Amino acid sequence: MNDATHPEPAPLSASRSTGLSGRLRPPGDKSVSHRALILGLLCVGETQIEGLLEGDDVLRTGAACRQLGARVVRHGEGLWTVNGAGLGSLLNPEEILDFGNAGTGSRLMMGVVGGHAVTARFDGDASLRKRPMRRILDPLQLQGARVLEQAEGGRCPILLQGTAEPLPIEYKTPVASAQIKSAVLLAGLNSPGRTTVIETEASRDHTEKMLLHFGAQVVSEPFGEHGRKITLEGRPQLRASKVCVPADPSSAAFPLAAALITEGSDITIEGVMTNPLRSGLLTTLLEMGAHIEVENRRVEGGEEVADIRARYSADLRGVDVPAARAPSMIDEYPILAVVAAFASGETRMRGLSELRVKESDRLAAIAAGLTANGVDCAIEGDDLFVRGGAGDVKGGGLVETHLDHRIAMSFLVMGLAARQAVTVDDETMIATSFPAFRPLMEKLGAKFS
Ligand SMILES: O=C(O)C1=C[C@@H](OP(=O)(O)O)[C@@H](O)[C@H](O)C1
Ligand SMILES: C=C(OP(=O)(O)O)C(=O)O
Repeated sequence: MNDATHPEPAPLSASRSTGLSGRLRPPGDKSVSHRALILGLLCVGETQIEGLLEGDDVLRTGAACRQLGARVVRHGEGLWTVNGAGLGSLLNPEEILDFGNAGTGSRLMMGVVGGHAVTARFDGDASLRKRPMRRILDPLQLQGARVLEQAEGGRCPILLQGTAEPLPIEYKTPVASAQIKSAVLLAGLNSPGRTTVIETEASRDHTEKMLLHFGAQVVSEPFGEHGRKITLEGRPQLRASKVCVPADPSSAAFPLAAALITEGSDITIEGVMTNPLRSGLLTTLLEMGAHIEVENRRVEGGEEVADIRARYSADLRGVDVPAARAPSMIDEYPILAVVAAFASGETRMRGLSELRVKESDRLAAIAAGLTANGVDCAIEGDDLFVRGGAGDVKGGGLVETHLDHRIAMSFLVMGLAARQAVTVDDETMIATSFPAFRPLMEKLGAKFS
């Protein structure tokens, strides 16, 4: 895929709104959705998925599963079945596996391909082609896969030849990354031995949970102060299972933040996953003095979920966000920076080097967007400092989104509470993770044009 296959960029503006109200359920979690399809591919029999995120990133993982031999069928909104090819029995894909904008889908599937006797070409859009893949290819090569072709610096397009007999390895991830951990574990699934991944900072654990759910043997132990050691027994008898996908906390973050900064708001977001490894934003917002209540905590589909009530919070204050919290709120820094712009005092967000290698260089994109809207901010090393306007943000800026859905949604949320409308240069990428963002926000009372 290249830029020519993207829809024409479509600018969108958000203008000052008041009193957001109502209830909404955000779409299914993106991380869980990718993994449900992939585990479905790897077992024999029918996996049923309820609440699948039908965003472009996930649909591309579904398409790749088909190319590798699964029957993937949509039965209704969010209702899908996967009849898998089975572990060790994947087909050679006839076409390029085009992952569009999706880092997670492409990297996890590299793990799957790396551990099977198939050869696949991975590619994506201009954003995906910039993202570092060496971090995935390095461990896969240790497991026995071969990189036949790659663009400069280990980037897509990549031609990857997997191995029928992945070597059992112990691998320490160089950065806290669930994508690296998951790729190694998924390749290790087809190994005759045991695969161990050590991470010194715990990253989201959806792969481990999903593997357990499908019948694999996975043990996760604490490692050091914040880390984990995960051990997987290879070649398990996977059984097709039912997966209920909880609402995505990374998507919930946008209406949540909008309610906090928009005068007179009171909304409830239903069924949001509250997995502690995804909850750094909630912790931070509560420290900032946000009026948030976490209600009706329960377990759904093996994940903790809750309803989150968020009300306008006139008295938000800046906080110091430690680097150790980064893995649990990694995708939420753009929207946190927007909330910080409305707080009083300075918010310091530390240890954000990984933000530079997301769909865009998010550190630079956030700073540029804040500056374009009159917000005082600075990048120092890997830290971002935002000096808030105590409820008053000028707005009026045009924000460059660089093919990044989270930059687009974050600055549209800013526009709902800034003095002047905020415009993003392209809203089309929002469809990768939250296709119904605009109508759901409009139902709450948000003004877009
Ligand atoms: O495993 C996953 O589902 C994800 C892991 C994170 O990336 P890293 O593994 O690069 O930290 C996150 O940013 C991404 O949106 C989803
Ligand atoms: C980083 C993200 O996704 P991915 O890595 O899957 O492209 C994201 O959704 O914010």
